[in-house]
Amino acid sequence: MNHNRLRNRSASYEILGSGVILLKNYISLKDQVDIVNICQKHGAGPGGFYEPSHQSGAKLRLQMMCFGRNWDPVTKYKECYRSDGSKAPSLPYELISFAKTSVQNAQRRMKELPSMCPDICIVNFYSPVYGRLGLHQDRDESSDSLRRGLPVVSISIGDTAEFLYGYTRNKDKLDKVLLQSGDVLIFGGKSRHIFHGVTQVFPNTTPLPLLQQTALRPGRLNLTLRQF
Ligand SMILES: O=C(O)CCC(=O)C(=O)O
Ligand SMILES: [Fe+2]
Repeated sequence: MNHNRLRNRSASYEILGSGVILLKNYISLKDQVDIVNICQKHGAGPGGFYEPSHQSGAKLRLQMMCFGRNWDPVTKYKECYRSDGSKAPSLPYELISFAKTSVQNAQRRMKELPSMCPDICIVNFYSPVYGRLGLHQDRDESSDSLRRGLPVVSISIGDTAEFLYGYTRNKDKLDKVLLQSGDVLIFGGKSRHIFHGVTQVFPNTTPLPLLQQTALRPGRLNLTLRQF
């Protein structure tokens, strides 16, 4: 992957709040293909995609896998092994370098964003229409990482999602933004604890060249890289 600057000619950025920046159309097609292939390679093996459940037993409406360190909705980061005995595969260096560079590029537009070196990544796959993720905060990383506001780098690939975010749990007061294939959303600093969720995944919105060059199933792939 070669991603040293905002290289896509049609790339742009949008500041959504202090510490929240959306890099639109940031990921080249080649890098999107590479990321899909990385997820597929590891996703089919031990520690690969599965359907996590809440404490209540209800399934989340997505498939998930982790790199670097296991996270699940019940044990958070506490259990190193999943209930099937598997461990998270190590975080591929391409993803580490991609996330670090994305933050560096974002810092040119947003000085208050802290740097970070990711060591964990949660990968979600959402089916179109059915897939979603309830409103939550990402607050299971180390207290040091959270206190310093080290950013979460969120990569979107495949179908477009409606993403809800803001500083309150009150859904009526939240903002909405569409996350499309190739977008990178970064939230850190003062906004590391924003509430966020995925309300909808729109079917048949994956760019055609991505479908032609990968075996991506219909749906949306999201990777969130974090520093534990
Ligand atoms: O799919 C997304 O855009 C968000 C994922 C997310 O918030 C998470 O995995 O914590
Ligand atoms: Fe999250």
